[in-house]
Amino acid sequence: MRILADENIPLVEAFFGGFGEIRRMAGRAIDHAALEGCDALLVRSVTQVDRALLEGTPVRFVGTCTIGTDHLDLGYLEEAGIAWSSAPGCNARGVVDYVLGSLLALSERTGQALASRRYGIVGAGQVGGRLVAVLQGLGWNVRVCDPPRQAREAGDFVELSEILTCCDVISLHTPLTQLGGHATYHLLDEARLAQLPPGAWLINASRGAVVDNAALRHLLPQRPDLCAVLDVWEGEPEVDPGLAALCQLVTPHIAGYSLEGKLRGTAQVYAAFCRAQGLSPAVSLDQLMPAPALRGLTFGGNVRPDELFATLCRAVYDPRRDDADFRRTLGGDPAARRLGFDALRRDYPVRREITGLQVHLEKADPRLVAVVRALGAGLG
Ligand SMILES: NC(=O)C1=CN([C@@H]2O[C@H](COP(=O)(O)OP(=O)(O)OC[C@H]3O[C@@H](n4cnc5c(N)ncnc54)[C@H](O)[C@@H]3O)[C@@H](O)[C@H]2O)C=CC1
Ligand SMILES: O=C(O)C(=O)[C@H](O)COP(=O)(O)O
Repeated sequence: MRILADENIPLVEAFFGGFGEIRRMAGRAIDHAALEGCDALLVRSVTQVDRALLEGTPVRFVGTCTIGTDHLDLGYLEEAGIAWSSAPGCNARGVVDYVLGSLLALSERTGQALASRRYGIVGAGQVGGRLVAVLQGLGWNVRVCDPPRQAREAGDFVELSEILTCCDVISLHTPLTQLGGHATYHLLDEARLAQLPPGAWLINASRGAVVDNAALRHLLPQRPDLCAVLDVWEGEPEVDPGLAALCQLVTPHIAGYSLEGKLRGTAQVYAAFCRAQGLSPAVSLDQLMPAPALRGLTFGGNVRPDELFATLCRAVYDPRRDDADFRRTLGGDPAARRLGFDALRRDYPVRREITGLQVHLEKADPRLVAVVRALGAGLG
């Protein structure tokens, strides 16, 4: 068997090596010719997988080691009888950690206390659902908008218009969809962006085109009260440097880039590949996941809950580092910017998840215990 894999998918050799020959390529360079003689294709979000890529090739399995599937033409894959898999939820926690780190940075810059803000989460699946659980666990005011879920299940959901008019922090966690009653392409268009309340913070770590980037660029100079955090961009790796300059935090689509998230992505696609082959998985992620460098933190009884929250979040991740690295790439010409975007993602430093931390509290103050539990860290 021959497998072609994006060069940025970790542990492909460890998981798939037993199946045959593995060839690696840059994801954006994978084309029809590269798939000659290939039985399986493993991609990330940068490879468009459609009829033009696959028709006439021997590929029978496509795995994307990502949550998002907007780069896959699922209709074509089904029609062609090609088995496929994504990696649902694999890096959801990484995105949550990214949002928490962004909130901390904005809180410091604006002087707004996080506990007094009203949060609106748009899309409450693997990412948004985990984020809602953390924010509610912290006792913060959270509203949730998820019309597809609202149509299927009972729950406390609100309309997008309520989020846009009543929340101080709006965080987007929908897939990018073009069709249907709940399509998210330009979900935040010019008219909806104009509804954002004074001093609102807008975070987009879903897909770039969920927000109309041109409309946001037009709006921000007129609304200096707004704070925008963008991890994803319409047309990436092309990024509008003018829009980036108007945002508080900008990053090159790395919100979900925790080490755990990436390795889980490979492991989940491996499990799906084994199912498609009718085989039992022989390799386990537990054997391959490295121990984190930082495992535990001890806090005295005099730590404040907000201090504990900030210290735990920042112990694993501070998006201001990624923001600074990214801004340094935005001064060049478009070709240099595209290379910079991809280089930052390819060479991304190891980042671990908050849930891997063990916290020791010298005094089991219930307010402190609640923070640790909300963040999902271990208490020891
Ligand atoms: N920036 C990054 O690094 C990452 C970005 N993502 C993006 O985040 C998206 C969400 O990820 P998950 O939560 O894991 O997906 P999910 O499929 O578990 O949840 C998405 C939720 O959005 C809801 N939704 C769909 N249309 C909606 C609409 N019009 N309004 C409000 N809610 C709507 C769905 O009902 C669902 O509950 C992914 O599709 C992907 O594009 C995911 C991982 C990393
Ligand atoms: O999982 C997703 O969906 C994502 O957006 C990924 O975190 C993005 O990673 P790449 O596939 O773009 O490396």
